[in-house]
Amino acid sequence: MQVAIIGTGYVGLTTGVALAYLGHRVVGLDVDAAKVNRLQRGEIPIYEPHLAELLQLARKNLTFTTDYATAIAPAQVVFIAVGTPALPDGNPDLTYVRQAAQGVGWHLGQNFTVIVNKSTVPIGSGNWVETLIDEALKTRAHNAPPFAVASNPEFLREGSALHDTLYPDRVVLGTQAPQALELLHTLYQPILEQNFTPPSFLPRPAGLVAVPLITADLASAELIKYAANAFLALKISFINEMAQLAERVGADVTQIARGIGLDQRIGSQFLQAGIGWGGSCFGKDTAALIATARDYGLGMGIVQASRLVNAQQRQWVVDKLLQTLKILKGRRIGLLGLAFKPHTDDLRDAPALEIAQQLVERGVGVRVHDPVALPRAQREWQKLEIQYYDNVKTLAQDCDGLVLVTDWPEYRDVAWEELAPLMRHALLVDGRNFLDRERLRQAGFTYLGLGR
Ligand SMILES: NC(=O)C1=CN([C@@H]2O[C@H](COP(=O)(O)OP(=O)(O)OC[C@H]3O[C@@H](n4cnc5c(N)ncnc54)[C@H](O)[C@@H]3O)[C@@H](O)[C@H]2O)C=CC1
Ligand SMILES: O=C(O)[C@H]1O[C@H](OP(=O)(O)OP(=O)(O)OC[C@H]2O[C@@H](n3ccc(=O)[nH]c3=O)[C@H](O)[C@@H]2O)[C@H](O)[C@@H](O)[C@@H]1O
Repeated sequence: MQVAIIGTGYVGLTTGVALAYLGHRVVGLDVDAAKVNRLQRGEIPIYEPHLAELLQLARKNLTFTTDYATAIAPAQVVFIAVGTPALPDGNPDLTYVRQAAQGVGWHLGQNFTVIVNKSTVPIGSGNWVETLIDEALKTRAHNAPPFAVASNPEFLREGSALHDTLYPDRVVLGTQAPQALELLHTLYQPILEQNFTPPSFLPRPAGLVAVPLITADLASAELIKYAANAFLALKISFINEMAQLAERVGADVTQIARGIGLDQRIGSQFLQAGIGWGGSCFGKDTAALIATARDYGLGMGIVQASRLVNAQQRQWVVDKLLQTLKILKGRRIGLLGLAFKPHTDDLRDAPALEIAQQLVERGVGVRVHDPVALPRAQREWQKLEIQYYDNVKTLAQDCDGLVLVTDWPEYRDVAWEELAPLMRHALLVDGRNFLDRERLRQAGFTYLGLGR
């Protein structure tokens, strides 16, 4: 099938590369000319495992452009995958979705096209997207072509984006137009039926034979996305609240997580207590859900509480440093990990930034390390007075403490025994309860977890 994807960010690029690998002809469309130039040269502008390799395999089916006419006119399916960042009042900024919808309306071809909203947008957005396309079509000279708008929320996680796209837990399609449903069913058939040959570097999970398809009305599909993110966010906040109590009563939250997670009704994922969630979506989407509910007179107390707990977790790390070192001014602290989670260089709402800002404000000399996100941090955090290190050992020299902020697997392999003697205070705050506590203690560290 002929597919256009508007927006070549984390979601658009991953979707485009995956669909091209599955045999569809895909055009990636973006207003960022520099990004499109790099993609045309086969370069990936973000760090996402296996994306470059899959792009190479899919290249014959994949082109990139900044030109709406080239991408939209021949497409049978058009995805809108542009950003929807949060506004100060919690509502998402829908400017880019509006621009994309208008661009679609001005350039639709004459055959039936389904426009699929993959951006995370408030409930009811499918309807105004349809109106915008209709209005743009009216400005054109010839007869308006037939089209339908559908919602297809995205559930991929950064760091495992391609895995999540090729092997999703479910596909959700929100539309009541049979022709749209038929086209999208054909588009997703290889994923739904799992009948494609997996790339060698992304093997199919054992036992996966088919992916469930959920068909829903537009509003339900849009709400499914927000409900999923809010639930995941509150699962993390729940275990973080337990961590706060566990610490006070002398219990270990990692044991609590295991003890409740093996109950299949609860499930063991998203129960890793620590400095809480960051990233471009949980904060933005919980705020948007609350803003939408406010319009309907609902308070969303549970979602509100999960945001409150999350904010406290970042502060907890700074409090621990203060309690142990007594004075923070003039200290030297090293942060291990800057990205909001491992296997990405994404710094949007990264807890590391807030922790670094707080420490700098208190007169701490802050040193930072990250396996992949350093160059991006140097570009994006220019105003912050911190020192960047590409070597953990050099960073630790003469430090008063280290904070593990991102649970990159390589931090498990650090030669901690060699680091402790180099530091002024061999103190480690494990913000993800991730490292081997006994090993750190044997290496001479004062190890502090969160809630254990
Ligand atoms: N990042 C993630 O892990 C996930 C994101 N989402 C949602 O997907 C949407 C996109 O998110 P990301 O991919 O992270 O955003 P992003 O910021 O990485 O990429 C958005 C892209 O859209 C382009 N763009 C903006 N306006 C445009 C226009 N009028 N025409 C063409 N291109 C335009 C930008 O230049 C940028 O390259 C958001 O609504 C987000 O909430 C959903 C699931 C996962
Ligand atoms: O809408 C989105 O953008 C996406 O948001 C999340 O994906 P993502 O933010 O990429 O990453 P997650 O793996 O969910 O992690 C989010 C944050 O929660 C933190 N986290 C995660 C799990 C956990 O147990 N504890 C915990 O603190 C991570 O460190 C990270 O900061 C969802 O998991 C995706 O399903 C969704 O598509």
